[in-house]
Amino acid sequence: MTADDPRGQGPVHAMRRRSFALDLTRPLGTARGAIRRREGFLIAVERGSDGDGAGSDGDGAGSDGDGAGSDEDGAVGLGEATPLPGWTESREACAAALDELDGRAILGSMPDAASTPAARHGVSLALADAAARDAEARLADRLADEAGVTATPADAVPVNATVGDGSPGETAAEAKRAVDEGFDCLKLKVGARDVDADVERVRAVREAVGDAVALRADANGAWDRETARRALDALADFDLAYVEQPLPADDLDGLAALREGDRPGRPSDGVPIAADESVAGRGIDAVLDAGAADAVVLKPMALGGPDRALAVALRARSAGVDPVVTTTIDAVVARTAAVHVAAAIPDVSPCGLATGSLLDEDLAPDPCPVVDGQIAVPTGPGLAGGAFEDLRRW
Ligand SMILES: O=C(O)CCC(=O)c1ccccc1C(=O)O
Ligand SMILES: [Mg+2]
Repeated sequence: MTADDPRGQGPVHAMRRRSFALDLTRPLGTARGAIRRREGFLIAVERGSDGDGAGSDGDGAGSDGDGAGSDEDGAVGLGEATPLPGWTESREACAAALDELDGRAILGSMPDAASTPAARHGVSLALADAAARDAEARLADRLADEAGVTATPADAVPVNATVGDGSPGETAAEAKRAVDEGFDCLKLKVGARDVDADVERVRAVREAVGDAVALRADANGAWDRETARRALDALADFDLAYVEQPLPADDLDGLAALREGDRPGRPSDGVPIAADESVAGRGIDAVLDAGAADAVVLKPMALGGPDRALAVALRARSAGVDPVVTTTIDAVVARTAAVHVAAAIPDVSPCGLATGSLLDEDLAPDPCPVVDGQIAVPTGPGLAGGAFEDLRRW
């Protein structure tokens, strides 16, 4: 405990936030409805610097910062809290959780990850970015260090294209466009129409892109057990890498049974199964204990932050389950953070991080665009070196 660390919870950072709203270029059709717009909060933190420390008068760190400050100031860290109801708390609950901090961010007293994961994501990312910048390290290196990963984070991560619901013709055309852009892994949203119609869509895509492209399908929990069994049997012809969340989040036993297919006791005989909503809703331990998945889809925004998402990924990996990192169609700050999370996972599978192009506008130019189905990890320090200067300065 020091003057800067009044309760032994880490330094007090002054925290500011501003809200934003971004439209998608066109709605992303899913089995749980279309995503049209993303609203959230940009967060900036800066270590208190009033001489003898923020702890001296209780709210010193909460007062408005005085601009650039002196040499002893810590770096300004940037975070993003972009709630997606159904996956995280509501925008109102996120705002309330951030308000409760009263202009102060402290590592040891973060918003609750279970009830307000987006708020925790925003604050924990801002603190991690500040710490990484102070250490002149990439965020990926900092996250890996803190999580005890000994392998050096990757310089680039493979990503999948995200293809929403549409007619077979529209879906195949979009898939073909993605492959022409260099993607070799595509994730198709299914479950918004009946199984026969989805099978025709997947058939049309497979015919359009050929056998060398990895295909995933994401049902977002749309099917019951009988429909899911029928869908998996029909989709077995198309060599899918996995079907994501074929059953509702809570049906872990149903997911485990789907993995066993027609040969109980022999998991992974048929189409592999990925869990997404189940991880956010029931937690990684329940998913692993139930034997519910071959892969898990991890959204830092829904799991309470980059640090927590990486911890969940490593836990899955150690249980022999493949982790995949995705966004909740976040703005550029959280998307970039998710790239660092993915980079910190050794030999990560293609991730659902190519979602920037779904947005009609963004908070800043993208420091890590998709090139040839890959995203190069920004070299730092922190999130992306000088890339977000304007966002840190408002
Ligand atoms: O994984 C991807 O390709 C993109 C992310 C994605 O699909 C998604 C985006 C927002 C909300 C839910 C989901 C999902 O994976 O179900
Ligand atoms: Mg999903």
